[in-house]
Parts: sequence; C-alpha cells; structure tokens
Amino acid sequence: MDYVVIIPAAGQGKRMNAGKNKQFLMLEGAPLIIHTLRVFEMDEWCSGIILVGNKNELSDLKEAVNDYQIEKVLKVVPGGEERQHSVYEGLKVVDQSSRVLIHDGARPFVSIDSIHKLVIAAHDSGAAVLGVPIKDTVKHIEQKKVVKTVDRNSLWAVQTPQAFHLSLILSAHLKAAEQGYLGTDDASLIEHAGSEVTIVEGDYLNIKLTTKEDLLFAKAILRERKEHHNNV
Ligand SMILES: Nc1ccn([C@@H]2O[C@H](COP(=O)(O)OP(=O)(O)OP(=O)(O)O)[C@@H](O)[C@H]2O)c(=O)n1
Ligand SMILES: C[C@](O)(CO)[C@H](O)COP(=O)(O)O
Repeated sequence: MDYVVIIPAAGQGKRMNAGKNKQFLMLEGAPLIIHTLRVFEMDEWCSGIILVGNKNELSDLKEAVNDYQIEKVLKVVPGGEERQHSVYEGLKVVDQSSRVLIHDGARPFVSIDSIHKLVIAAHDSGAAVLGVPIKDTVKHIEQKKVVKTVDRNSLWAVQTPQAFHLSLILSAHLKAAEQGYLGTDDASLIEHAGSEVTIVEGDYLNIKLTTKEDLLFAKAILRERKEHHNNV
C-alpha cells in the first residue's frame, strides 16, 4: 500500500497574519512544515515526499528539510498562484507510484491510522478524502440575513490527505485547467470530472492552521502529546 505524498506549502499565510509564510512558524522547536513532514517520514507506507514551496523559499525549505533530517523528500518544486496550481506542479514530478496522497503543509496533526484508512479506501475507489461531521449549525446567509438553515446531517468538514490513483487525479487537474475550473480541494476536481469520491472519517485533531487562533489549539495539542509521551 505504498504511496507518494505531495505537500503543498507554497501559500502566503495571509489569514495567519504572521508577516511570513505560516509554514515557517516555530512550534515546539520546529517549523510548522517540519511537524507535517515528520508524519510522513514516520509512516512506513510513505515511499516519498514531493514538497511544493514558494519559488523564493525553496532554499529555506531545503535547509529545513536537511536540518531536521527529513530523508523521504524526493523533490522540492516551486508552486503556483493558487493551491490547485501548486498541487499540479507536484503531480507533474511524481513518477514512481500509482497512488498519490495530497496533504496540506498546514495540517501537522493527521494520524498515521487515518492515513492508512484513507489509502485502503482509495485503493478500492480510486479517490478518497478524510473528513469529519460538522458540529455547528450552518446557515445560508445573504446580506447579513439568514436565508435558511442547512440540514447538517449530510455536511462534513473535508480535510487532507486526499488519496487518488495518479492517473485519475492527473486527468482531473488537466481537465480543470483546460476549463478554467478552480476548486478549493483536489477531490472537487474529481467530482467536476464526474467521478466518485469516497469519504473516510478522520478525527477533529487534524486541523488546518489558518488563523492565529489555530496556533492556540496547535500548542495545546503538542503540549498534550509531550505530556503523554513523558508519562508513557
Ligand atoms: N498558492 C498556494 C496556496 C496554498 N498552498 C498550500 O495549500 C495549503 C492550504 O492552503 P491555506 O491553508 O489556505 O494556506 P495559505 O494559502 O498559505 O493561507 P492564506 O489563504 O491565509 O494565505 C497550505 O499548506 C498552503 O501552503 C500552496 O501550496 N500554494
Ligand atoms: C484542501 C482543504 O484543506 C480541504 O479542507 C481546504 O480546502 C484548503 O482550503 P484553503 O483555503 O486553501 O486553506
């Protein structure tokens, strides 16, 4: 069940408002991106990592990968204007695996157990995503007025990794590029191309560090893990 993982880390972290790409924010002694890379470094099913970064941050990324001894990184390539473009730049250099995972550099807390459940699901269906049922009530709002309350029983918060047969995701990206279709995740390109996507229930700890509040949760998760490790 080997796979190659593409890690898009070429964003600007605007919503984090940290004055730099959030991937380089230090958490418990290591940059955010290193926490994410370490998960795949530890996963025996991961045969390689394709890291996608800002063209002016490639040397910083390579230096961090070297300093923190992330040995599975196969290539570090420049990303594009949108997340979708960055992922495509990574897909273009994957040459050894029929199965590819795509995982946000901004999600450092995915569990290896969730990854393995996802890989198994994608082996059968060709396309699978991690997600969790939403916990809040969702309302359709227009001009600050509630239009309607959406039935949340069928609503999930979809995460990454997302797992695909390489040929399927490549053709979906190509079709989206040809049609000028822009999705906020890779599975939406598969859906746009008319193929099915399976969902696998992950866990609520697999948060995407997007705004400063998320850093509070991240530090709490890391502190809890440290305490648990010390007590084992
Ligand atoms: N052009 C882009 C945009 C985003 N990403 C990556 O896609 C992941 C999810 O994107 P997001 O959380 O939105 O990160 P940013 O785009 O950096 O954040 P913002 O939208 O606040 O600028 C991140 O790991 C980010 O680095 C990327 O590789 N290339
Ligand atoms: C891919 C993703 O993490 C799935 O929830 C999300 O769509 C990324 O959105 P962003 O605005 O690029 O962070």
